[in-house]
Amino acid sequence: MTDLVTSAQMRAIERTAFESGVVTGLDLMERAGEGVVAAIQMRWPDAQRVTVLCGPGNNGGDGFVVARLLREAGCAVRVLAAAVPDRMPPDAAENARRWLEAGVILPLTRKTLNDPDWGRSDLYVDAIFGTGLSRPPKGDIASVLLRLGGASGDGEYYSNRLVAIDAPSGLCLDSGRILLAGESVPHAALTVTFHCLKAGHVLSRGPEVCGEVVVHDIGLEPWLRNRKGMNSQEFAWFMAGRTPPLGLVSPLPFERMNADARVGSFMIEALNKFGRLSEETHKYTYGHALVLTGGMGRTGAARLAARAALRVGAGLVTLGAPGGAMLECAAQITALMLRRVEGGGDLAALLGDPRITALCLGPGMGVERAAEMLAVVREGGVKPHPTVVVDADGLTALGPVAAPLPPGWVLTPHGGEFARLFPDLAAKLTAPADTGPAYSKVDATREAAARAGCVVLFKGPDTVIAAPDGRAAVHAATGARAVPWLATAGAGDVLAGLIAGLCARGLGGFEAACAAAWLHVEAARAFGPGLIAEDLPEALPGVLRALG
Ligand SMILES: NC(=O)C1=CN([C@@H]2O[C@H](COP(=O)(O)OP(=O)(O)OC[C@H]3O[C@@H](n4cnc5c(N)ncnc54)[C@H](O)[C@@H]3O)[C@@H](O)[C@H]2O)[C@@H](O)CC1
Ligand SMILES: Nc1ncnc2c1ncn2[C@@H]1O[C@H](COP(=O)(O)OP(=O)(O)O)[C@@H](O)[C@H]1O
Ligand SMILES: [K+]
Repeated sequence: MTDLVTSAQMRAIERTAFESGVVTGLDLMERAGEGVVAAIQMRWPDAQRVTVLCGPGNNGGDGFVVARLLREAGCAVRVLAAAVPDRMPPDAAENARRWLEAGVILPLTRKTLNDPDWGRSDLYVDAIFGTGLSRPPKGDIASVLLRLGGASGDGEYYSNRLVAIDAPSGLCLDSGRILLAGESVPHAALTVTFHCLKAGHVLSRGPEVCGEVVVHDIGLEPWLRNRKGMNSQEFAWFMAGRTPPLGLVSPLPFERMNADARVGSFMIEALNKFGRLSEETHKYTYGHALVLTGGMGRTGAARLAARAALRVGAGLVTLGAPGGAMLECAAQITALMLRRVEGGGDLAALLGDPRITALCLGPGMGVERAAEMLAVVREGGVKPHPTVVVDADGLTALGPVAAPLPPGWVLTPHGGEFARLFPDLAAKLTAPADTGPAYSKVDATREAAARAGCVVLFKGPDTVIAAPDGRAAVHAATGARAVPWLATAGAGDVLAGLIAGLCARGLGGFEAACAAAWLHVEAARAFGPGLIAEDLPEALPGVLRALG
């Protein structure tokens, strides 16, 4: 996993760096501006005319650095600013003054943006708001932002040449939600952020409005590691006291695993488990997953989940089917085992076998059957408890969660299921965002996990995984990893099976859910468009082989 910080955590890192005397705010702002200019020059080497839009805070300060450096590089640069230097924070004010030594500042209004005497620019740099956005922009600034977003029908024109510093203004960097009324919000071609990604870059609308995201190193990492002996997440955690770490499930978790990263250690564990397939082991070493099916004609979802559990390396996978569906299952499966699970008593008896280490409950089961089986694992006092992955009909049977569920459960809701399980949290997530930082999918998933006392994986292109102790991770299937073809019937059943399979092998629920989210998307990427859910388990061996 790689680090993902909130705006407050980023501020805490910067503040501590300043206070320790290792760097000044002006140094950091200069480095930030240099990073933006380098990224611009690499992508638009021929840009001649540039408009820089500066807000009232330090994001605006970065804009003044960019304006000065581009002017020094020979560009014709025009600066529109929301505040006079005296009303800006000290570092931003200093950079505004440096700009004024050989330039002018025009008011940041739609009229000056569209001034026919200047005409069009090759590039527009959005330095209006970054991590400090605290409320929806109003007045002139809102009007400019809506124009950049295409309120006059020219959204594509701007989005092809808009470079955002830290974020397109209006994007809440904690939630990925838009704090700007109206549909026309700025969409950048390129966003340059500093030190590490912020949660808002990968959540909700962040990926859509940021375009390509470049993380520019402003020199804080060596200081954090050498002086503090921590990575950003650990440091932010340490500073904030109670805020547990947030990780981004890395696109290359095994290659980029980081021995010091507490949140990354599960990937090492997972690798070891895959690597330890040796002659001395036998099938029970890798656990036994039980997947419950629905009745006749409704066993496909569970069979998909079971195949995924087997492919991801569970030693044994058994389908538990009612008598009427046994023949259907038997005709379709080979490597899977089959047991009759007619009612709750059959399940209780099966779970008496301590070698069953994971149970997948929900896909295709029907709500009534799922409710009966849930009652067995919920109240039956089954010992030792297998990890229970509850999906689909299992989640519907669960209904609103008001009190903690037994430990060791993993809930895997999509948006609709999440709203049924946690209606108040879903309402907060969909209510208009009128202050920053806005309530985020990470906040909602963390609250859900704390309330349910178990791991919650909240699906979507931005999948969020949270544990009851507050650990959370985002898995982003966006940007270069976008797999819109994964939104296909049955894909969720495969994900539930992957989690059950990894849990059967001994991974903890949080680690299994993170790893499964990654493997699921890698399998979809490996297969490509045209994918149907059946293809996912079959694409897994290639993905696992590539991990070494
Ligand atoms: N010295 C530093 O702390 C560094 C800061 N950096 C830049 O500084 C940015 C953060 O700076 P700030 O904390 O000053 O925050 P911003 O520059 O993002 O904006 C905050 C300012 O805008 C005002 N504001 C917020 N929402 C508003 C709204 N809707 N309408 C009108 N005004 C609004 C706030 O009151 C505040 O004055 C980062 O995004 C990054 O670009 C980088 O230069 C790295 C170094
Ligand atoms: N646009 C998307 N990009 C990437 N993954 C997606 C996208 N839409 C859905 N998914 C993933 O596809 C799966 C769909 O699961 P679910 O909604 O339960 O569907 P089903 O019940 O049909 O299997 C989830 O893992 C979800 O995260
Ligand atoms: K910005």
